[in-house]
Amino acid sequence: MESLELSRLLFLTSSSSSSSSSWSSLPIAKAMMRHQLGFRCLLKKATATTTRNNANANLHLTRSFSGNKEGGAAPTASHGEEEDEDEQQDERALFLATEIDDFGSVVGFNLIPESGRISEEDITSNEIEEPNAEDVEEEKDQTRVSYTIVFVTSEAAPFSKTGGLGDVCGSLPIALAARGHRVMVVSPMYIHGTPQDEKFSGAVDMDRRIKLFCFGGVQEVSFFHEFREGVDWVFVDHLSFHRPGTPYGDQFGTFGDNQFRFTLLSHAACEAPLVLPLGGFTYGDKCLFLVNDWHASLVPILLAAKYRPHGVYKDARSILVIHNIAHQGVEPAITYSNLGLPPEWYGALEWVFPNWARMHALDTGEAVNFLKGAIVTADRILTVSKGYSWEITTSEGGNGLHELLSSRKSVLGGITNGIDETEWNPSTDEHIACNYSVDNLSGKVKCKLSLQEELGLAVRPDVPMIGFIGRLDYQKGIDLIRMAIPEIMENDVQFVMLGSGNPVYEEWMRETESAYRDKFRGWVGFNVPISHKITAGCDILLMPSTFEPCGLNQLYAMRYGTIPVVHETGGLRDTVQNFNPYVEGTNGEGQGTGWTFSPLTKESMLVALKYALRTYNEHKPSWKALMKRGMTRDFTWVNAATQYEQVIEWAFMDPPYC
Ligand SMILES: Nc1ncnc2c1ncn2[C@@H]1O[C@H](COP(=O)(O)OP(=O)(O)O[C@H]2O[C@H](CO)[C@@H](O)[C@H](O)[C@H]2O)[C@@H](O)[C@H]1O
Repeated sequence: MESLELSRLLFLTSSSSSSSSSWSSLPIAKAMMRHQLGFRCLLKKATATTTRNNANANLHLTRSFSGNKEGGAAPTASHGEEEDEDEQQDERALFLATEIDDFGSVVGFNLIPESGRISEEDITSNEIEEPNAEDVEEEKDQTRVSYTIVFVTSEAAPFSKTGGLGDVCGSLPIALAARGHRVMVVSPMYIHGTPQDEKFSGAVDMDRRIKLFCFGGVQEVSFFHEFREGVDWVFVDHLSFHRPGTPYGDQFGTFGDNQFRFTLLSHAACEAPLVLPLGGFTYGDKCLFLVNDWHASLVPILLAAKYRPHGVYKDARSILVIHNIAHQGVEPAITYSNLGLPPEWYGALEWVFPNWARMHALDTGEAVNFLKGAIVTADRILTVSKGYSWEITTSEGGNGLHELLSSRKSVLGGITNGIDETEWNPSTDEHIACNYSVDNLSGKVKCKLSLQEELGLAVRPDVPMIGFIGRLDYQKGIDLIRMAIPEIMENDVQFVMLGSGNPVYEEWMRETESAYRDKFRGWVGFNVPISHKITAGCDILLMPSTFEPCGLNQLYAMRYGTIPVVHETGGLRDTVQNFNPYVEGTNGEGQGTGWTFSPLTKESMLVALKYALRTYNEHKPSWKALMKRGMTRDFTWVNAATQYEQVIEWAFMDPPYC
């Protein structure tokens, strides 16, 4: 374990120069540090009504941190006593203003208003504030703390992508790097034997082979590296990542050794910051691991069980980001011994299925659950929208993990994904027939005509065109579309679906195309250029997802002036505002960016579609206003990155969770 030894030295060096661990246990000191580090977001904005109490508290903070050097002139003898009294009061105020979780850790801090009353808003400081654009701009001018961040993910676009996880892990790291952080993304180097492999051609072999101890033997992995857009993209190379198919499976189904492959990824990701001299220097062990979904979920457990007992990664923190709780990485309990974890940590991953979920009378239901392991060990937990972060604490949305997640509510939050506005921009998009923008929408209809032509449908600018893009999976609500298709086809519409996944749904798409040759097209496959063409060419994007942690296609659609019709769930509810034509003062243009429906039934979906079609056909000005409102919504990653920074700051305020 040479890397462990090496990093121990690194740790000793870094810890000797930092005293944070010794004082970070003091609540007030931590609250002050948060202030010192520029945690403006946690402090109420000073207003004209700022009280003397607040002013004193601020003064107090400045003095305590900066000593007498700057901005902290020593109190003069003339009002020394009065100041002392004030300071005591301020200190009490700070104690009261400090929000402490069940474990005694500071999770929030707010200056108390003059009245001494703490409002409801004040005490829910775990809520991540959505910054407004002005604040983000203003903050650029201020000095920010920069972090060392290591993303661990099974996919990162453009190198690998099967869905939204790839999009997020391809964009968020760049947004964080642009804000001054040192960012590395660790993901597998998938070689499928297709032209897609070219995507890794810019990555160079770092000539660093390391040995990992798991699955009853020694596994050797190597690392490839590419520095692009301010981010260190690190690819873990191992033979098990070289095979035809997708990152997770092929035409025969999911790969049987995924637990092995992603265990390797997690082990390798823990070593990467210690052993890879990227740009001449290793990342070191004071970093923030941002682990995505179950594939990377071993990382927080490895930090606690394998590294910290040896003094490594004592100053590291981890944040689990749940993109989809339906996939948890559950395998038979017997596989625990393969994971390279000490036996005494079994409890962290232990998972027992309820009786009804067991296969037969002798089935004890015992399993290991990777995602559960991260939920009980990560320092913070995030999901990709606020709505979904609440849903997963309910028995309906938690897929069996709701109680555990509820028990960690104080560190659970949601940050809505952004979109890559370089890739998804109708005014520059190279995949679409004609570029357009909110100021000149004329190109959109040309995109529609070109799409109709390409699909062999009647070329008609007036007919409303409905689109669907997504994995063909239960999650995406394909069953609802299947049930509703005869009724939808009774309208004068065209409908195009792009997706791949469940062969049953793929077959249904082919059959539906044969049945409605003049109106319906089902494109089976994964094709990014076509997804852009559909997003630009359609008028309506249908997303009847049964659940949706965030959803990206509705965001892309709005950016392209395509109106989303969505099931009111998770991130869809958070991002699509239901159209209301009756709002006063809007000149009949109404308010909202699409249609949301609930409950999840064929009938309510058809009602929402009916409203959308009627508005398209009969109320052109309202439709245009809907398009423009969607196109001007701010879905940039800057907003999300700012909120991630806030959570990272919080993670470092507390000692490691375990
Ligand atoms: N056949 C196809 N051809 C081309 N492109 C295709 C495609 N099928 C899907 N895509 C693309 O894959 C991405 C899918 O992203 P989503 O967020 O909608 O779903 P997904 O369920 O994969 O992600 C999970 O993670 C993301 C990220 O956090 C969450 O937004 C989401 O709710 C959660 O379920 C989009 O970029 C889409 O265009």
